[in-house]
Amino acid sequence: MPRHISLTQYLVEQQRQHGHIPAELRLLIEVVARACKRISISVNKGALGDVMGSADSENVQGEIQKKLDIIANEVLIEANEWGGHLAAMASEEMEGIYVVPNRFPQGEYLLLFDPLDGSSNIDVNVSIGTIFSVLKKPGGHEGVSERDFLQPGIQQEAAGYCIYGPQTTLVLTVGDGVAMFTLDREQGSWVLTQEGMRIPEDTKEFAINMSNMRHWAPPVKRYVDECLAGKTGERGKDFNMRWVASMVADVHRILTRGGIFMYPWDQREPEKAGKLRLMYEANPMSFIVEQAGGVATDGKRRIMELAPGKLHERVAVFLGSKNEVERVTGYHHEVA
Ligand SMILES: O=P(O)(O)OC[C@H]1O[C@](O)(COP(=O)(O)O)[C@@H](O)[C@@H]1O
Ligand SMILES: [Mg+2]
Ligand SMILES: [Mg+2]
Repeated sequence: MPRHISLTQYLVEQQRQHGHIPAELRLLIEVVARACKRISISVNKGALGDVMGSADSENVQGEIQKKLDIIANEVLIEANEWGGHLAAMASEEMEGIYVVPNRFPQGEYLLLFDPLDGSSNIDVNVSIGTIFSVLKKPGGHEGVSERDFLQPGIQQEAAGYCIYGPQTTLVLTVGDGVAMFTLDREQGSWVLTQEGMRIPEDTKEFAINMSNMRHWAPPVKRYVDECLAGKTGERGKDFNMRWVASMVADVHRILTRGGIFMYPWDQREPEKAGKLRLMYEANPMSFIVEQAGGVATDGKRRIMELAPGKLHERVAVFLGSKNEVERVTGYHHEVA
């Protein structure tokens, strides 16, 4: 039976028991959670709230922005510049970093986010989410620059995501396991509904966009071919497939019942390492997955150890159930 305590109570408890959550970090997480609550309200309003459809703008990656991409980005910036105890923020929707103006309370943390993940699912009423990652500004100098953000994922102080689905759920790690909170709309509070989440080491379910199959590299093709061969093939068991096309929803399923999620490099844009973004998609999700006993690699290396070269860097992603991620990673090493 989960202990139905609030997010604040949970964080205070963690702070007391383990002493590794400074009060500023706790407040920052609470502000992000509050912003997610506001985004959730906009998501739920749908067509009644003028939040559907595209805006007339493109983001730094050249993608058409949806109205909700912009709304979610603004909500996160506004909430966190006031109460986040931050030095700066970075977002999928902004080319450069956003330095918190000095009329607001200043702090030592850096916040990165994908304000709205799964934008293609907004207008079709399928689960979408917000992903975030917290780093500490390296000491020793005044001011803050983009270079301060370029830290490997192992340096993350906290990471989480919020999924706006049939329930609104916040999943969080501060480096001591993974906890899940469900939004109680009547009370307006986040209630702990699961702690110590664990991803089963084995799985019979994979997630990949199969329409890209002809563009994949041989190790990915080999792995998926073996899954498809089922009982009669090498693996000797039948696999199921799921692909929501919102990373948050696919990762949430894997956290709940196991599975492997793959967004590999492919030949369509060979100069790009992958489609997903290292700093605000892959790193936070890898932190959560590892804290739940899973594994996350780019096909060869642990994602959290990659040294980022730029803010909007892309990366190939294989994450989820340990034995499956290790298998497909092994296939990449065999051809190297
Ligand atoms: O349409 P595709 O290529 O399968 O893309 C799905 C992937 O793209 C993403 O939607 C990218 O996220 P954004 O909506 O934040 O751009 C991932 O969530 C998801 O895994
Ligand atoms: Mg995304
Ligand atoms: Mg996004």
